[in-house]
Formats: sequence, C-alpha cells, structure tokens
Amino acid sequence: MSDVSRETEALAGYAALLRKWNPAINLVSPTTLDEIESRHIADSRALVDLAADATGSWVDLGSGGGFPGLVVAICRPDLSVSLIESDQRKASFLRSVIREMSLKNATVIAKRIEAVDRLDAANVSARALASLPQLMAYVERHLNAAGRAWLMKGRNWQNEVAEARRDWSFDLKAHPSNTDSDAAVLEITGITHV
Ligand SMILES: C[S@@+](CC[C@H](N)C(=O)[O-])C[C@H]1O[C@@H](n2cnc3c(N)ncnc32)[C@H](O)[C@@H]1O
Repeated sequence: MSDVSRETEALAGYAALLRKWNPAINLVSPTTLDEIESRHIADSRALVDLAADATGSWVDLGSGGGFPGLVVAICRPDLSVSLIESDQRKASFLRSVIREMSLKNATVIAKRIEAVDRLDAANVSARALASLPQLMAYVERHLNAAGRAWLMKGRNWQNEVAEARRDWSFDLKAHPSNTDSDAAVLEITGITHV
C-alpha cells in the first residue's frame, strides 16, 4: 500500500472512531460532527504540511479527541508523539484509537500539562486550548531551547500575540489558514520570559 493510501485509510478509520464515541464523550462539538474531515482533520493535516521538516519528538497539549496530535501521529510515523490530556475519558479514547490503529509512535499522558515533568520536546502543538499568554507558559515548560511551537489560533490571534509579548520574547512566523481567513498557525521559536 502506498503512503498516501495508508494515510487516507488511517484518517478515515480515525474519523469513524470519533463519530462512534462522540455521543458518549463529546470529543468535538456535536455541531461540528459533519466537519470532522473538512475542518478538524483538514486543519490538522495543514499543520502536518507546514511542519514537513520537523524531526524527533512532538508533544500535543490538550489533545481532546486528538487534534492535531493524533493526525500528526498518523501522518508522520517517523515522529515520536506524546498527547497530553487531563480528562480521563478523553485520554482513554486516545489510547483506544492508538491501540486499534496500531500507532506505534504515539503515547498518551493523562495528566495536567503543568504537572507533567519537562519533556524537552523538539516540537509542541496546541489547538483550542488557551489564550496565547497562558499557552506560552505551557509551551515553555515542554519545548527544548532549539524547538518549535505550532499553535493553531482563531480570529483574535494578533491581539493575543501583542498580549503575550508583554511577558514573553519570541520569534513568530504566522501561517494563514486555507480554510478560515481569520485563523493562523503560529510557528514560534526562541521563547524566553522577559
Ligand atoms: C477545547 S478542547 C480542544 C481539544 C483539541 N485540541 C481540539 O482542537 O479539538 C481542550 C482540551 O484540553 C484539555 N485541557 C485543558 N486544560 C488542560 C491542562 N491544563 N492539562 C491537560 N489538558 C488540558 C481539556 O480536557 C480538553 O480536552
């Protein structure tokens, strides 16, 4: 099987598991259930393309139902992906997807981000988790000094960047979203507390 068809099949299998479990666990908002492929997976897949040259370890903060962390794990079997999710039912869901899909490169850490020992990761991602000033503290805890953060942000991202700069110094590349003209992936490096 080619890499492309393996990936397509795996993403379809993941979407089916989300639809099966969503009524019980509320992994994505029920109003966006029809948009699993066109929004949740597409946004996460776009991040995979942006981060094409990423290597080594990847930590996804507040993974919920697995966006973007499980999509990264599916599309990049060469990366070692850790999913931090403190809600035990969501963490169980993530573990069962990993088991059912035999994802050898993914593990779940079912704890609060701030209670997990520093992971020293090469890459850290987050989507729909917290405002940027709060996220910077989470990211700084788990990203290594040369690492890159990939933060998926909605329409208020410019204001959040201005607010975060009051407490943090960092380099930023903003990648506008293809699916939502107000959204962007913020690629952040060189984080230090000012
Ligand atoms: C709004 S959901 C977003 C989930 C996913 N990233 C997405 O885009 O669909 C935020 C998730 O982060 C988790 N979370 C929030 N604060 C956390 C913390 N301090 N440590 C670990 N997980 C946290 C919540 O349990 C929830 O599942």
